[in-house]
Amino acid sequence: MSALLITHNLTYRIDDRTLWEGLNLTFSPGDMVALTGESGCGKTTLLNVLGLLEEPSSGTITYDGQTIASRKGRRLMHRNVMGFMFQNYALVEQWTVNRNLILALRSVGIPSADRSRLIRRALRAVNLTGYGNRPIYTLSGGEQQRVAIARLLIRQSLRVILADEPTAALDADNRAMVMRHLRDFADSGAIVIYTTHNEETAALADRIIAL
Ligand SMILES: Nc1ncnc2c1ncn2[C@@H]1O[C@H](COP(=O)(O)OP(=O)(O)OP(=O)(O)O)[C@@H](O)[C@H]1O
Repeated sequence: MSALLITHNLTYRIDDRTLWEGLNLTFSPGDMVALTGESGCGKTTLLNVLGLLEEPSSGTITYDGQTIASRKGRRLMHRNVMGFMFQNYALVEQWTVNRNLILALRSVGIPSADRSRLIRRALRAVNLTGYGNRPIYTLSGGEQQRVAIARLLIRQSLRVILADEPTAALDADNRAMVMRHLRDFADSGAIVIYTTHNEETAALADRIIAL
């Protein structure tokens, strides 16, 4: 499969420190790729740059042959193409699980008639049936991580999934479940890129990029 997401000579510097330089990476539909390296080497920063959330110091990124330079272009990519799983989950703590998921569905224009069905299905898929009315702050870290996966599952158009330490707070069973969902995304043709410190989790990727 030909490459869809490509980095061209990507470099990132903070003050006088170079985190990474001259990265020429290619990602094709169906790729599942792990980013590894010691703490502070710039894995999260690379994920943010690939996700068009941060600008590199130099170099460019193309998606489907296009450089996404405008704010509108980035907004469309974030709305239709890219899904994130951040280390802090980026959930609204005071809101219920359902309300957090409704927000995600509304932001991508899913009609309200379809929302409850999609939410029920996604919560079932991450073993959180019955959690819909619980405020996020009452959930454990691992449960919140699974809500973050459910939020990706309900957005079916995603072509690029960027996940920062997606299994960090999970026990072995839930780690396997989350990685299975990420593999399903890749099997359905998405590019999945995730950071990890865990060697077993890294070994589940098709390719490891060691920074
Ligand atoms: N806005 C910023 N200002 C200053 N330093 C920053 C900024 N963002 C990141 N850094 C530094 O850049 C380095 C890389 O951070 P990053 O979070 O990408 O590393 P990481 O490899 O993901 O680390 P970890 O494995 O610990 O999560 C760190 O030393 C961090 O302190």
